[in-house]
Amino acid sequence: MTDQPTAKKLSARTLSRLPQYLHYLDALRAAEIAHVTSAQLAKALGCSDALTRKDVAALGHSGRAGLGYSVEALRYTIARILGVTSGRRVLLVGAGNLGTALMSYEGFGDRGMHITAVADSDPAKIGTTINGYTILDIHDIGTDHDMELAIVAVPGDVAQQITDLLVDAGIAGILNFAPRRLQVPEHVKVQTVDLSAELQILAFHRDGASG
Ligand SMILES: NC(=O)c1ccc[n+]([C@@H]2O[C@H](COP(=O)([O-])OP(=O)(O)OC[C@H]3O[C@@H](n4cnc5c(N)ncnc54)[C@H](O)[C@@H]3O)[C@@H](O)[C@H]2O)c1
Repeated sequence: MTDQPTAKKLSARTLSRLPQYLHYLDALRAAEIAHVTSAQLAKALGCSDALTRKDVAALGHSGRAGLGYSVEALRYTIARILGVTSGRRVLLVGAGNLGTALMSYEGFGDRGMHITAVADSDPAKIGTTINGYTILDIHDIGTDHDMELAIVAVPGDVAQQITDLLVDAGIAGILNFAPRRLQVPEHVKVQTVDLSAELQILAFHRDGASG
């Protein structure tokens, strides 16, 4: 390893590929594979060998001839940049259909993410236990918590109101499932998941392929 790259120094495109690299490197590590070549990384990500080499160079790693990159070292660098070396605490807002499914998903832990609290506004749910989580009252979410990230799984018409509350509570990043474009201050990041749009893109490609 050479200098210590930070998320700010990397291009947005390289940064967007890091979770995929980490996922693949985790699988290699689980299979006790010590080295990986740029060609293998490229194949796993579905991009070119040249692009992978550029990404890895930007991460400050160089490969060893005939061996490739150290899986452990590269994985550690990426995990550190993504901030998943010790586990991020995530607040889930909305204990409905989607929220309940997310609560039972065990894969977050493997990626260094932990849903540590779940909040809702429904008096019938507050105080009850769902999938091992005691549902908190959303109105009790103040600044006295150590969560940096939140998942918004509430209806669209209250999503902005919940977002404002989360921003006031000091949440730095929001994964938004509600069908709304959320307004946030510049220091807060939002990632919106829209499964319908993803399906539409797939349908478009399929129509393009058959048309
Ligand atoms: N992005 C996607 O691909 C995708 C897929 C499925 C659902 N969704 C969206 O996710 C959201 C949740 O969907 P769902 O099926 O779980 O809905 P749901 O109605 O089952 O659950 C919504 C939950 O939010 C709670 N809630 C409502 N107002 C609240 C408030 N002010 N504060 C806190 N909690 C509040 C409700 O009590 C309920 O428990 C919706 O906006 C839906 O459109 C998105």
